[in-house]
Amino acid sequence: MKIAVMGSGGVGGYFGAKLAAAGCQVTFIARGAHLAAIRQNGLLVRSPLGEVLIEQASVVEDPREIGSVDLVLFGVKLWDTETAAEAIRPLITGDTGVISFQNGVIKDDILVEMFGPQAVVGGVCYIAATIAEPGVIAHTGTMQKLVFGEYEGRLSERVKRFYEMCRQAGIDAEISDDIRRSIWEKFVFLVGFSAVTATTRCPIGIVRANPQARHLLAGVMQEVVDVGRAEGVPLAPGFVEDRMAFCDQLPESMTASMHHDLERGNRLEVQWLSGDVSRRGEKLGVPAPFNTAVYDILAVHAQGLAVAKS
Ligand SMILES: NC(=O)C1=CN([C@@H]2O[C@H](COP(=O)(O)OP(=O)(O)OC[C@H]3O[C@@H](n4cnc5c(N)ncnc54)[C@H](OP(=O)(O)O)[C@@H]3O)[C@@H](O)[C@H]2O)C=CC1
Ligand SMILES: CC(C)(CO)C(=O)C(=O)O
Repeated sequence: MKIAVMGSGGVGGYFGAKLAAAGCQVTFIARGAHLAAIRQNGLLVRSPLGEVLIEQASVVEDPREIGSVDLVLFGVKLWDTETAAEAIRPLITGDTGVISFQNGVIKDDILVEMFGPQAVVGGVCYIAATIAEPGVIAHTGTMQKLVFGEYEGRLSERVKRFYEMCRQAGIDAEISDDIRRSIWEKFVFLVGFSAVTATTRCPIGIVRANPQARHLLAGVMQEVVDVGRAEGVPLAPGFVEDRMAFCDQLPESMTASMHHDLERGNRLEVQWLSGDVSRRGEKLGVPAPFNTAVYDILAVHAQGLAVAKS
């Protein structure tokens, strides 16, 4: 199976390296200092599960050098979605599948619009990983899970083959027969988790121990559930309580990637997280005041420190 990884950062770099180490034919697409470092030293993953070094990793800046592939793993930040998707167009022919492991629920709408529904396989991931320095991915904790599946629920050959490869690579993988619901399930947790850790600038341990912050977390997640259900996503009864219990067993020091981005002065994905919930709620007549407030609070930081200070 020929795989291209568009966006070789925390997500793409980690999972791409695991697959490459297991013998899959993986080509990374990268840019800037990260590209130069991978070219020079290979791609290194530091993880509590063991270090992985892909020496002489196959890496390109221009996807046209790759030719057509069986699968594109798509892992750029949400603000780069359209330009990165345009860049992978030459890789997509016939039965090529594109799986985005980005956060948010809008990503696949964009990819379907660009490549058609037959190209897009739904996906969602659970991991905490980041580019620690050019050429180096740092994985925190041991969670590293991919969930994916065809939108119509069919068990396709490409999904089966990718699942087998993930298993060989030691990736915790699951095929979903309702990938839209799986994506929304993560969205409920992630929007809540990123909203509270970013607005309070505190890790989950402090948030969940404080009654007011806890109330905020549950309120944000409840609104996501309400909006999802109004869109026809069958989120289970008691899903917020279930996610609160999930948050209660996370490592105390864990925070969301959006909190890391805020601390580093990077751009934020809030527009596609709480911002998206707020907009969808308004359209559907579903109140989402917590998410609207989170979106408004973080708005001054959304374009990164350089813009916030100017
Ligand atoms: N990190 C995590 O633990 C998790 C992240 N996610 C989600 O996954 C997505 C990706 O996040 P993450 O992996 O952290 O992001 P990163 O910023 O770590 O990695 C994205 C990489 O893609 C590169 N890139 C963007 N556009 C292009 C392009 N056109 N050509 C080549 N390279 C490109 C970026 O380069 P540059 O730096 O130059 O912009 C960067 O190196 C996000 O939606 C995030 O919310 C989901 C679960 C966990
Ligand atoms: C919560 C987590 C780490 C789970 O994958 C995540 O997706 C993020 O912070 O962006």
